[in-house]
Amino acid sequence: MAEAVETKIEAMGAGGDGIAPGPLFIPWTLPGERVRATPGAKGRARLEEVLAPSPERVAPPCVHFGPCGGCALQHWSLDAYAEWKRSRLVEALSRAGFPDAPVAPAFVTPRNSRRRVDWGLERQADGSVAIGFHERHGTALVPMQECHILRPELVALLGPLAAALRGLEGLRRLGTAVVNWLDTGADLRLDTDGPLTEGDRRRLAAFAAEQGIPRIAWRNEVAAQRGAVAVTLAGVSVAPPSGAFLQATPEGEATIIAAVLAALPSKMPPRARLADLYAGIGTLSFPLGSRGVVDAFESDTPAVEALKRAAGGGRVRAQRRDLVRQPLLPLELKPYAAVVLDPPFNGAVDQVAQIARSAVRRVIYVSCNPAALSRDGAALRAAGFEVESAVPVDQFLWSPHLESVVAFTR
Ligand SMILES: C[S@@+](CC[C@H](N)C(=O)[O-])C[C@H]1O[C@@H](n2cnc3c(N)ncnc32)[C@H](O)[C@@H]1O
Repeated sequence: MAEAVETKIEAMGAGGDGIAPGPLFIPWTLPGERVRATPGAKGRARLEEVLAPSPERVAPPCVHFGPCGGCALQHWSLDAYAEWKRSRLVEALSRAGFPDAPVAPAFVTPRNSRRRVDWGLERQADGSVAIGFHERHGTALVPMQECHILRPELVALLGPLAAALRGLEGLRRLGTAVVNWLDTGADLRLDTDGPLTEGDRRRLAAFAAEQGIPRIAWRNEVAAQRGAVAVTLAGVSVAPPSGAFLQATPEGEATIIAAVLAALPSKMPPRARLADLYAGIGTLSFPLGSRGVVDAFESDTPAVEALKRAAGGGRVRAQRRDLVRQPLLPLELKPYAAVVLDPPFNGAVDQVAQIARSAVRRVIYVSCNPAALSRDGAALRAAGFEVESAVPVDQFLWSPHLESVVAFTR
């Protein structure tokens, strides 16, 4: 093990660790701080002591801050943190060739607003089940007792869920629990390292009844169902598949929708055609339906089916399509007044290549990864697009993640 060194943090890294010369990545530090740290593997260092704290340092509110991988930046004042999030979008667009892009202030999601959680489950030596997030740069589970980012209803579920899982034979050692908080309450999807027994199904049904949970799924099967599930998207009630992608917070979702709608052409005939690519269950398709006729494309069959059922033959039409294998081609893109795309983490390299070759003049890109946005933005830049507006959306409070809505026009 190397000796501890004294060093100065020069910048905040994209992963939420302070960067000292070397480079050394040191967690729980802030730009400008003098610290003592012990260098380890892969350029990471263990923080030993903050010698000269930044004036922007604040007391983290959560007892788990540090070991828990859910948050990296609770120790930073919210204003400085929000400015750093904004600067990440400025840098991403600058790398794409737009150094002067008009980037709005970051929207920061409030505490206790996250409605979707993906917990790890781990059976302990005494048979109890620990529930929590994994540590930041490792695999160990940090059992959760409190959480300042999740909705209180999700935190309140921890104790009862742990008690119910204790008797679950299908959970031998490890599993996961994804919970979406819907209009109808918790929607729980379990995955475990063993199969469910008949007794497990009875236990889950009893837990659903006791907690008023309408549906519990195990992998892709419904394990217990007591009633309908529903979430309202732009006034439309959708019955999502279990574990469906939802924007992480209602406030973040509202900000993304407002930015997408604001980026549409100001004058559009009411039957203008709009494309919503990577549509999920229609979070953006239904709001877009108020401005035009929407073709929604998505590869996940249960999500497409849910979207189709909710759309009911109105102004939103959904199609299953894998946009990596089969991106929309220039001829197919031709009718659209605007193309909205909200791809997964890796971005949309193949689809953007087709957009670049098409006659499309307006692209509204919703991104959850500044690096992918940078790469895809550079392809749009090469095809003559400029950035008309850019809104950073911090849906994952105190994490290094950043979402954004960027309008490209040519
Ligand atoms: C970031 S989510 C956005 C969903 C939706 N726009 C929303 O706001 O809720 C990305 C979506 O892309 C879908 N997806 C992933 N790979 C895809 C592919 N190759 N082709 C089409 N859709 C894909 C996922 O299933 C997911 O629904």
